[in-house]
Order: sequence, then structure tokens, then C-alpha cells
Amino acid sequence: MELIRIRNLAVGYPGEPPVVTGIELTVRDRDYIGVIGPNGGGKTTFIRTLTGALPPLAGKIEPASGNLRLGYLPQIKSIDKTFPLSVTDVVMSGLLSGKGLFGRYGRNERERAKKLLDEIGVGRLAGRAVGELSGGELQRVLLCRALIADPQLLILDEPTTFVDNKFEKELYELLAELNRRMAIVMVSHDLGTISRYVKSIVCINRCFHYHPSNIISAEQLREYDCPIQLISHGPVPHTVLSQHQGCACCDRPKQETR
Ligand SMILES: Nc1ncnc2c1ncn2[C@@H]1O[C@H](COP(=O)(O)OP(=O)(O)OP(=O)(O)O)[C@@H](O)[C@H]1O
Repeated sequence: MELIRIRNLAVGYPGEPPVVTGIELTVRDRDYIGVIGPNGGGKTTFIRTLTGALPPLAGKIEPASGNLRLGYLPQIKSIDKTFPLSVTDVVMSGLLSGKGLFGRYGRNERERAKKLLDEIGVGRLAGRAVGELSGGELQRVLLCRALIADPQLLILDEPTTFVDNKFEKELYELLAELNRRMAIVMVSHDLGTISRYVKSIVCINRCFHYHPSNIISAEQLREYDCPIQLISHGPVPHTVLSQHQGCACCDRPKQETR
């Protein structure tokens, strides 16, 4: 079943040249799409447009139904230590009930939030202020927030930035489990690790390339002409991307694409 159809979409910021153009993508039930690309390539801008936080500059995002349930784990760049909300309140704010951040929630919603926090291994933090949390703890709490409305599409922007290796592995296993009942779109810099879990790959570097498979073989790379560097540390390769040569958009000097 189709969840979202994206046609000829351009994303970016009002009054500025588009960051990424020519986006064509259909997200289906139980898709697991890894989004990769270099710093500043436009991954977060695309993701924010997908969630509705930014309006499209051109083109369309068509959800299959008006009440498509989205869960979103944003990229965490810094932590506001003075943020006053409790962990439970933040998790419950993921219930898209129009109550806003300071709305009142019932006992059922509170219990649901507590159950999720327990499942993700941070139940002991339920009463704490989010401003007091470490980066990894906050990331777990925001994951609960993204999951509480039982989304049909879960969108994650670099979910492993602050987490340790142990939780990273647990997180990928949890996502594989969740993918049995929801589609996932996940931004990550670590293609080597995520390609073990995702089903297809999108590469964003001011332009948009979709690979319908999770395997980026040397042959595909040659056809695709994507300069990718794989450095293998044991079984898990590390990935570094630069530009896409042979692509009209990527070959243009940067200032022309901005
Ligand atoms: N609010 C904004 N207004 C104008 N330009 C912005 C804004 N936010 C980001 N940009 C610019 O948009 C471009 C794409 O940024 P974006 O954060 O989408 O890249 P990214 O691929 O997610 O990068 P990273 O891997 O570093 O997170 C960058 O040049 C960035 O400076």
C-alpha cells in the first residue's frame, strides 16, 4: 500500500534557491529507506519537508490518506539544559491530539508513555526534566515520543548521534522489529551499518537519487558514478561520500546549485 507519493518536489528555505530539486519518491507500507549523503547535502531539509515542518518550494507530497500517522525523531544538535518539560510530558506530546506541548493528558496516555519508556530502557527517567538528560537519554526519550502515536511512517534523522554502541545495536534491532508494521525513513551517515538493515537507499547531495535495493555494489557505483569510499574495520565498513560525478546537478559548481 502506498503511504506517500512525492512528485517533482523542490525543498529549501523561503527566499533562497532550492537546496534539493527533482525529488521523486513513493513510500510504501513497510518500506525501510536509508537516506545518506554528505554534510549540507539537504537530508534534513528533505526530512523536515516530508514531516510538514517546511513547506515545499515546488512539487507535491501526497499522503495516501488525510490522517496518515507520522512519527518523527529529529536530529539533535544541542541540548537545551533549561527546557522545563518532564520526560513523560515530552513523550505524550507525540500524541497528535492537538493539545500542544502544554496540553493535559489522561491516565491512559501517561501509562502508555511509561510503558514505552520502560520498553526502550529509560522508564527510570519518567519524572525527570528533559533538560537534565544526557544526549543518549534524550534520544531514547524522543524515540518514545516518535512511537507513541503508533505511526504508519517513522522518520528518523540521525538517531544514533549521541547513543553508545550497545544502544545503537539495540536500536537497529528494534527498528527492524517495528518495520514489520510500519514504514521507516532514516537519515544516517553510516551506510555500512544501515545497509545491513534498510531495504532501499536514497542519496541526497543537492540532488536526489533512489536505489531500490540496500546493496550498493561496486558495479552499481560505477553505473551510478557515485564517489563513495568504503573503509572496512572488521565486518562493518565505514562510508564517506563526496559529490556525484556524472550527474548534471552534482557536477555543477556548488554556488550554482545553491
Ligand atoms: N533555516 C535555514 N535557512 C537557510 N538555509 C538553511 C537552513 N537550514 C539549513 N540550511 C542550509 O541548507 C543546506 C542543507 O542543510 P541540511 O541540514 O538539510 O543538510 P544535511 O544533509 O542534513 O547536513 P548534515 O549531514 O550536516 O546534517 C545547508 O547549506 C544549510 O546551510
